[in-house]
Amino acid sequence: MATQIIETRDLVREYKKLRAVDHISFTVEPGEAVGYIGANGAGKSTTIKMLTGILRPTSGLVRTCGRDPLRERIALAREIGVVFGQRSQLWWDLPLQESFTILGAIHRLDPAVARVRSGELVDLLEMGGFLSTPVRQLSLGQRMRAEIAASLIHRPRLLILDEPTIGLDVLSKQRLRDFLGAERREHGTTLLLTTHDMGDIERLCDRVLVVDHGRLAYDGTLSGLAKTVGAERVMVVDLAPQAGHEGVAELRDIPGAALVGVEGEGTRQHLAFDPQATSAGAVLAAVSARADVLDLAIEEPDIEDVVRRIYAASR
Ligand SMILES: Nc1ncnc2c1ncn2[C@@H]1O[C@H](COP(=O)(O)OP(=O)(O)OP(=O)(O)O)[C@@H](O)[C@H]1O
Repeated sequence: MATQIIETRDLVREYKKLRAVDHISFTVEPGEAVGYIGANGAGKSTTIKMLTGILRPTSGLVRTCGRDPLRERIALAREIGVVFGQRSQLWWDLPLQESFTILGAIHRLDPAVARVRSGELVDLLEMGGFLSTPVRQLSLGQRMRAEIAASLIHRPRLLILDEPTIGLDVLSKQRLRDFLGAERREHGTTLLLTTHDMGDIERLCDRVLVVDHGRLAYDGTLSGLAKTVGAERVMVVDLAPQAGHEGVAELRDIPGAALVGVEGEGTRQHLAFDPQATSAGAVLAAVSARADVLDLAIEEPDIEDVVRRIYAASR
């Protein structure tokens, strides 16, 4: 239907003998925020390139904003914004502000309208301090904000982001996620993003698509995904050596937790547990009864691991 922002049906792309995208079918409705995830080489970039008209599908159907991305690439460019972490859309040697002005002209925006919009983005993304800095001198975090602003100048209906928070510090990540969430709420912008960071998905997306070896392995909510694979957390505990011993005995029989790693004669141990079945508090209590806990950290499920499990389950 024309109201869908993205539609793919039996989409296939082959590179010589390799089928990088293998009969992928999904739709995205206006205003949705969708995480498109999968291990390295799963086929994410290839899909995005077909959605944006950079690559020709081998077979199948793809529609973005109701358009054929290859045939209507220019018209489509006015309706979508795309941020590829590795590739810049800014003019490297010019002060940042000039990139915004040029992009406004490329999108044939009225100069006054473009000025208002770029001013708004400069405020929201706190870019005032480096507008006159040449792009190549910007820090990674500054440049990522600038790339996102550049992709939103023309108020696209769909924003496609490839690894938007990669390499950013915690605070920059949080700011960017807040901004993208607000952009979606206030303007109804549809988001499609690839990421290896579970936090991006948790904070931004209400739906996740998992691709593995070119096939769609899961389409649903993040909590559903974690349930499907029983995603584990890992508690890492640092323990005081026991009196009269070099180290600490291995914690092999903690209820609801499995010992998955031991370092330094047992002074650091890794315990995996399913948060649906056991609480972190219960695991800690059982560990504390056995040893003196000096420090602890809880590791979130690793997206690559979740994806590997999904694939194993789908075979
Ligand atoms: N131009 C190309 N020629 C040949 N093979 C390619 C080409 N581009 C990608 N591939 C292969 O297609 C498969 C899918 O690649 P793709 O870049 O879509 O994966 P991805 O999920 O985006 O991975 P990453 O997270 O590493 O970016 C991989 O096996 C890759 O090696």
